[in-house]
Parts: sequence; C-alpha cells; structure tokens
Amino acid sequence: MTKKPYVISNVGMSLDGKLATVNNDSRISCEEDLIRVHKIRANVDGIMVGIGTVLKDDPRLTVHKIKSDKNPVRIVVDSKLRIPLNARVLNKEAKTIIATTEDSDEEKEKKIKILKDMGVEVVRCGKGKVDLKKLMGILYEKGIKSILLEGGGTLNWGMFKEGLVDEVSVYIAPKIFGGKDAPTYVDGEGFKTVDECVKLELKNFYKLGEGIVLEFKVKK
Ligand SMILES: NC(=O)C1=CN([C@@H]2O[C@H](COP(=O)(O)OP(=O)(O)OC[C@H]3O[C@@H](n4cnc5c(N)ncnc54)[C@H](O)[C@@H]3O)[C@@H](O)[C@H]2O)C=CC1
Ligand SMILES: Nc1nc(O)c(N)c(N[C@@H]2O[C@H](COP(=O)(O)O)[C@@H](O)[C@H]2O)n1
Repeated sequence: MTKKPYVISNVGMSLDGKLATVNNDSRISCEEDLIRVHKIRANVDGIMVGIGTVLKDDPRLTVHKIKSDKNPVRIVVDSKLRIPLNARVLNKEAKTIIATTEDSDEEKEKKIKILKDMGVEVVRCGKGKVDLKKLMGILYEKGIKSILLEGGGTLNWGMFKEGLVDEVSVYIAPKIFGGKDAPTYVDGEGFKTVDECVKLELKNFYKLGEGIVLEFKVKK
C-alpha cells in the first residue's frame, strides 16, 4: 500500500457502546475528556469525520477547548456531497477538505464550484462511495501525516474494515443509552467472524472525570 497518515480513532461513548442516544443526544464526554481530545487535535495534521456527523452535530472541528496556535485541516468524507453550505466546518477558522466520489451530475458539479469559490478543497476518489484507501494516500501526499478520526459509526466501520486505523482511544462514560437504532462506535455491516475482526492491544487506561479512558494499538 502507498504511504498513509497515522490514524487515531477517538470517540466518547456510553458503557453500551453508543455514540449518541436514539434522539441523537451526543453529549457524552465530560469537560476533562473534551480537553484531552483537543490536546490530540492540536497535535495532528487532520481531523476527519463523516457527513452523517456534520449533518447531525454541525461541528466546528477546531481546537477551541485549549489554547493552540494551530488548527488541523478538517476532512469531511461525503460521498453524495450533502454538506450544507452554511455548515460550521466550512467556516474560515481552518482549512477544509471535502472528500467525495468521482460520480458526477450537473448539481454536484455546481456545488463543487461553489465550495471551491469558498476556499474549500474538494478531493474526488472512488465510485458510489469514497475510496478511503485512495483518500489516505492523497491526504498523505498533501502533507497530512496524522489524522484524528472522530466518527461517526459508519465512517469508523469503513476505516476499520480497510485496516486504516492505527490507534484507538475511547472515553467511556458511566451511562447506558440503549436503543437498537442508536449509533454505536462502529456500525456498518460488521465482520462475520471473530477471526476477521480488528484486534487491539491495550496500552493504557485511566480514570478521567466520572469515566474511563482506554488506549489501544491496532494489531496489524
Ligand atoms: N460520541 C462521539 O464521540 C461521536 C458521536 N457521533 C455521532 O455519530 C452519529 C453520526 O454517525 P453516522 O450517521 O454513522 O455518520 P458518519 O459520520 O459515520 O458519516 C457517514 C457517511 O460517511 C460517508 N462515507 C463515504 N465513504 C465512506 C466509506 N467508504 N465508508 C464509510 N462511510 C463513508 C458516507 O457519505 C456516509 O453517509 C451522530 O449521531 C453523531 O452525533 C459522531 C462522532 C463522534
Ligand atoms: N470525544 C467526543 N465526545 C463526545 O461526547 C462527543 N459528542 C464527541 N463528538 C465529536 O466531536 C465533534 C464536535 O466537535 P466541535 O466541538 O464542534 O469542534 C462532533 O462532531 C463529533 O465528531 N466527541
């Protein structure tokens, strides 16, 4: 495989592995944990989320919980180019790359032009859905050598399935959300057998606020 950025996957989840409640309330991390996450943000070249997260959370994806003179590049994986033009991730606080497919129609080409005029970079790879392996190679060539992957569950699945995640850190809040339709840390279709699944090596764990942080290396 061509060179790729080092990818750290981070989420805040309930004890039952949910990223949000069935009504999409995703206020899981305590303040101490958000500060921990922003320290990671300040030390990576890129922060990546899926369009589902942008549509539901309208995140800023900047370093705003701690002082930092640098904001990483924001990367949104958005196969069908659903990003609203007023999304906060498109503001001027940091550079933004939208990764979309090579699929084309008149409306999509118009939107790409508007995004480019706004100063947003659009990268195209894959058909039907974004080719995440190719995307990683493209981002590496652009100088993005490390990425904090901040979800959601669909993009996390895509990244784990393709073997693109190197490190995992999760904050587990002592809460149970329940709900079979509530988003989980890793959604998608899932691995069929334990043999196929992603294996992790526990590196560190500690109590933070009322929850716990777990840190793993992905076994390759
Ligand atoms: N508690 C936490 O730490 C976090 C919670 N969330 C929650 O997660 C939920 C959003 O998650 P999802 O709806 O799953 O959306 P998502 O953020 O995972 O985005 C999914 C989108 O990724 C795009 N995509 C393109 N190529 C792909 C590929 N090859 N593989 C996978 N995805 C690809 C598709 O356009 C797809 O619709 C929200 O409820 C949000 O609040 C999100 C991030 C962190
Ligand atoms: N670490 C963590 N804990 C939670 O409880 C969360 N809900 C999230 N969400 C992620 O952070 C993004 C919000 O970023 P901004 O503060 O707007 O910069 C959100 O979109 C999720 O990716 N993370």
